[in-house]
Amino acid sequence: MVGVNLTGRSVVAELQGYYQSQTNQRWLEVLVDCPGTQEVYTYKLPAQLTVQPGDILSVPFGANQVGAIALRFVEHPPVDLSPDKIRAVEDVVSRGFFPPAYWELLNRVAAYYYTPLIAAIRVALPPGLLGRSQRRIKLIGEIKPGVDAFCTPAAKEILALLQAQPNKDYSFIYLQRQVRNAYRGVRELLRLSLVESYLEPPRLTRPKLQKAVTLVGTGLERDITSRQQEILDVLRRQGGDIWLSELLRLCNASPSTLKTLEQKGYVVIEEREMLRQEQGVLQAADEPKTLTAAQSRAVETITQLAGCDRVLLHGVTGSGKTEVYLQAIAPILRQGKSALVLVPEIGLTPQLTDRFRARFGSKVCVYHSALSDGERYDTWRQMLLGEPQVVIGTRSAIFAPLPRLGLIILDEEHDSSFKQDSPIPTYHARTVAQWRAELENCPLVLGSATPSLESWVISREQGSRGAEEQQQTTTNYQLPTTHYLSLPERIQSRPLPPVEVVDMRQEIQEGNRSIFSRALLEALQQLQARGQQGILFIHRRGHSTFVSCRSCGNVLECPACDVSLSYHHTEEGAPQLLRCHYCNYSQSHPRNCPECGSPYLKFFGSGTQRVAQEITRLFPQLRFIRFDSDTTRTKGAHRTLLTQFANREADLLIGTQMLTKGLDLPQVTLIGVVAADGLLHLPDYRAAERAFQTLTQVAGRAGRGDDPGRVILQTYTPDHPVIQAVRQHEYEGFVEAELQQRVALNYPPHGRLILLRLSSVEASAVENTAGAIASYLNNYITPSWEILGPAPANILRVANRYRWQILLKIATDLQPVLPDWQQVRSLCPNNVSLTIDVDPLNLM
Ligand SMILES: Nc1ncnc2c1ncn2[C@@H]1O[C@H](COP(=O)(O)OP(=O)(O)OP(=O)(O)O)[C@@H](O)[C@H]1O
Ligand SMILES: [Zn+2]
Ligand SMILES: [Zn+2]
Repeated sequence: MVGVNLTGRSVVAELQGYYQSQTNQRWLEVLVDCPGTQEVYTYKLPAQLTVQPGDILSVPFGANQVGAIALRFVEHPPVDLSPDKIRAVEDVVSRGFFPPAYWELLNRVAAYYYTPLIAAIRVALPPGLLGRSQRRIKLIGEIKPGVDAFCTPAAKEILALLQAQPNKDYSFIYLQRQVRNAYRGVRELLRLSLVESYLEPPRLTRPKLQKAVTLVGTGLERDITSRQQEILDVLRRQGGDIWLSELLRLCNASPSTLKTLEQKGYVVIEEREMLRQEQGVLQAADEPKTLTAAQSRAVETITQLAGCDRVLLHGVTGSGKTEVYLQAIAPILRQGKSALVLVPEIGLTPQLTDRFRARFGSKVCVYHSALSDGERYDTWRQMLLGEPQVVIGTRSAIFAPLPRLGLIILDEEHDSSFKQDSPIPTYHARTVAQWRAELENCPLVLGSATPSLESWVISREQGSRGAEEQQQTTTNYQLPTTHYLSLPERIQSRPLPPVEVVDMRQEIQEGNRSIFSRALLEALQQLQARGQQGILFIHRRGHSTFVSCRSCGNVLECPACDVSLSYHHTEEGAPQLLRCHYCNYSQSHPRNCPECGSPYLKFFGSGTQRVAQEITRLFPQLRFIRFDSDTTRTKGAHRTLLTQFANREADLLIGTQMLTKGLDLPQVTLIGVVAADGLLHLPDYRAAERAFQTLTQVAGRAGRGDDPGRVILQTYTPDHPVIQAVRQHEYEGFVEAELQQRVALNYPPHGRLILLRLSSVEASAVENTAGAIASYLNNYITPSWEILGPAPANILRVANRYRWQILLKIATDLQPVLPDWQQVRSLCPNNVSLTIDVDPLNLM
């Protein structure tokens, strides 16, 4: 049974005493490294072996010998297995693969998010690290004739095979195919210390090797030609060490010339590992800026943080948060430690990575899921080396295996992409960051112009609570303190841009049926004349959000989902498509209504393509770039488009949410929000908070340079509290009002939620299961929690799967007793899948 408390730390009984010696427990659960197996297997531990959870082992599995990770000791073998059937661990391949704090972190993730530990390990390790590791067998030293005299035929055969092989090395799988009883044969040879057995890194992601040349001469070469001397001089000028291919290119020399120099002993040519890492664009070096008073205070506080204390850095848009991060990290690196910087989506913020590279050069490495497997694997290994470095990455980088972590920073901490909805574990990187900071005893900085309600509440509560009181409430455990730091002004006291709210109902009344208000039309007109740039923000990509028939009212829908199809049309002559934004189904746009045959189909709801078409029609001279997930599919597309815009190759950037984050372009003066309403009326208790954050971030892109900015926000509900708060740049008032509603309804951060998501291709199966689980849960109901549902999801069917959900609301002022998840899972038949989403952000 797992108890949960407000601070987000789980209290997990089983995990305690994990590292205490468990001498009399000789049963070990392990995770085997064998494709397709997910389950945990139990092995016996031979008396002579000492194993710790997290060690990498070799175990017999079927007819093979495979790699495995030790998970935990158990007191009893599984009831359905007779103890003498259980096989023994063979050996420890690598100890301390997961340092204790890191292992504890993975265990906490598994416990808190109710997932098998393997799922937590999978999200932490680069893809394929375990999945494809291969066991290999290698001869040790010279084999004297006759040593195998007393060996079995299998051992003799293996020995002969290995000796015949130039590298004296074969994969175990190959030997098994060639030799009967290979398993026994290898064991025999291992016992005689004639061979060694090792785990080879995954094949696909094997380190990339390249030939390097190193100078070993004394500078007093005699027996060489002038050409050879020339090459040595070039090599010396290069610092005496260079890739072979590079040297050949520089000197225009042939490999044989180099070979001769090697034979004469002037150079050494050897294979060396070349790390495949995302290189980024070379940045001109950059010096620390002179800080403003508020920035100095922030840097000072952060650098003096004790233990795992936290900071909420609340800085308005353009207040220079990045400079604070940079100057807080510099001393960490000087102390020989590393820093971890998490950002919502890396592709969207090439500028941020560039700033870090300009300051810290090659000490910066980037880690996120869009890297190739090879890049991820190499970056991961590079991190393990423990050199002081700065890792910038998206949510999964919270698991970056940095050995000496000195600081963790979450930039734009309010952003919902820090939460993983699927697959399991459904973790939030901010929650995991708090645990990691605690376990590594390093400070944590949460930065945002619009902090999440969660972070706001914690810093406010702690701010109003005296240190003395805090001491009392935490007798045996010191809660980390959260400091609230504010950067209330933009750099150089630039004003925040005024936000003009335009009532679109009024526009229609006065005869303007365009998607642009008169104010926005006028502002766009002036843009080019003044040599300034603007951004148009649209909530949706595509052209129109739905197409319906004017004769019969039929709305064209996705055949696999219960949603309308979006119309996509980029330009004259391009194919006209209908596309589902949920499952990506697409079809060509029909000429006639499929229901009644009428040719009068009408488009509703504007997306980026429609806005772009309108701009072309109204302002043919205005150059624009469309920036949404359709135009940025290819690797590097984000950077290319943003660079073009920064170089003023376009006047206007037309895009979705993607352009709200971290864009810092001084020449942008105009922001147009084409329709704010799409954001406001989503059926989710977080809709208002999210809309406020997005609109504030979008508005914050304007007026960051010398020219003042201007924001035009079009809406049909100008009196909506979110719109009013954005207009007045009023964070605190908005948040406090929002919090009162959350308290009234027991929604986070006041209460906690757990969402059970069920889905199946069979409508009745999922509905029945949801019903069964709900009645099971109802039997458990205690005052501390409440069940909402079962109810069909907002969109019942996506990609042909029917979806139902059950929401558990938990009052956090009590230590709730949660249901037995094992029991809940057992109520799910095979054709119904269940995801337990802890602290869900997306209820739709
Ligand atoms: N102390 C300083 N002196 C001069 N310029 C500064 C200073 N600090 C930051 N800047 C500049 O101010 C601009 C805004 O800073 P930055 O992008 O870090 O803001 P931010 O707080 O991250 O904003 P947002 O939340 O909107 O992304 C940048 O161009 C940055 O180089
Ligand atoms: Zn019709
Ligand atoms: Zn669909």
